Amino acid sequence: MDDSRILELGIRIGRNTAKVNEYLAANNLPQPSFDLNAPSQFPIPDNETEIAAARKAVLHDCLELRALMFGPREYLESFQHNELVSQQIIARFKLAEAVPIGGEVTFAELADISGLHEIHLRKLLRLAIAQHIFCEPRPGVVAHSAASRLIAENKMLADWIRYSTDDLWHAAYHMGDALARYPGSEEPGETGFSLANKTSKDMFQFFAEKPELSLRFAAAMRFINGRPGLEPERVINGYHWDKVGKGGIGTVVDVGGSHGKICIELARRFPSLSFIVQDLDEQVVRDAERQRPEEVADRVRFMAHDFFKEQPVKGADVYFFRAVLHDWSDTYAAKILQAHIPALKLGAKILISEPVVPEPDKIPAGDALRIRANDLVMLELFNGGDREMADFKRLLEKAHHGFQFNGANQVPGSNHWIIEAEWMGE
Ligand SMILES: C[S@@+](CC[C@H](N)C(=O)[O-])C[C@H]1O[C@@H](n2cnc3c(N)ncnc32)[C@H](O)[C@@H]1O
Repeated sequence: MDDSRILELGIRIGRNTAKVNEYLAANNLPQPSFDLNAPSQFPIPDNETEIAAARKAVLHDCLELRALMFGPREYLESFQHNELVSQQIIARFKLAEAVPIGGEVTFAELADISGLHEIHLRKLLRLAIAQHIFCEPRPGVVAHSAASRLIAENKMLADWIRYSTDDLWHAAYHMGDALARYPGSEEPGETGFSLANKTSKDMFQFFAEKPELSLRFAAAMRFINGRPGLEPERVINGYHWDKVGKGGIGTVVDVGGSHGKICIELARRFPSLSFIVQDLDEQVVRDAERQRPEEVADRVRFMAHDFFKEQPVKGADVYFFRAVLHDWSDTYAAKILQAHIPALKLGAKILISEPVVPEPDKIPAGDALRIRANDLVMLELFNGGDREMADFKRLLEKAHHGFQFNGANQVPGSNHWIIEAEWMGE
């Protein structure tokens, strides 16, 4: 009995759940729920690290306990290939927007609005309801849960779901074919994504010709930048931006910066820094420019630029790459860095902000699933992937011996790191 893992997990889950519960009660915070008006995010502030750790432990331990309670055979059978299909249909047929917040519709009415056959709609929504997305207060009647309400009210989240259940899902499905057809390929046009879309272009080039898809991707990126751990605030606190440039005056180029959210927040905080946000797609760049707050308009500029071509902004203090290099295999990531060399002054900094994969024996057990699954996204899409720290050092050396690795810090509360390299000259 003493060495029972399931008992150990059960006791720990109970203890940590009690900790979280006491915190909620002591702070008059609502109980977790999927009811219509429940908070959309678990209400633990950043500085409550102990409570946040207790919550994380519950989530991890529940997964392990569940797997052990299944046993190997039922565990394998418990994976459902249909798990995402309800979200795909909800996003594609805009079902969340079609249900009034706080009101009700019948399956028949929703079928009329969406153009789906009533019987199909009912099957799909009942799967969603079993996943806490929508509820069925009386048989045949649909209403919002907190989760479906979020999809209705947060367009960026809806765009993320559409991207994830459409583009990512198709790319993942075709990855096996791509690996068989192009073994060991580093080419961004020889992937699950390219086979799924019958193209030899990389995803971004492909999207650039389809404005609806590229704007949707940019919205999905905006959404990701609001996820816990990835908010602009983390990057601001994760680097000594006050030391950028001379006498506090400096220029930062956000390469592949899309929406420019990080630079907008940095500009608010550091009035003597100027920013240039670059991205491939003219549409995305202009859309981001339109959404730029007026108060930073003179210090945050947007520019269309292909980062495989020579960097046109010469002599900046920092070239910032956030969630960019992990998209690309070493061959292409090195090309991106090399395209910057003609623009670099001595001492210019290359900042890379993205996940660093811990060495296999250092990955916390509860994080392995997320880390490994995220890594595969870039393989499915571009033949890229997340790197370990040694891989970053190798990449910098491969790009040019003039890039000196200065060190790296994990951004507090985030899986992103900020890696600093410095240009030491040819
Ligand atoms: C994963 S997103 C990251 C966006 C942003 N840095 C962030 O953290 O949210 C990668 C970005 O690289 C841009 N990109 C891809 N290929 C590019 C190219 N050849 N030149 C410039 N930008 C490119 C994409 O449009 C996209 O905005």
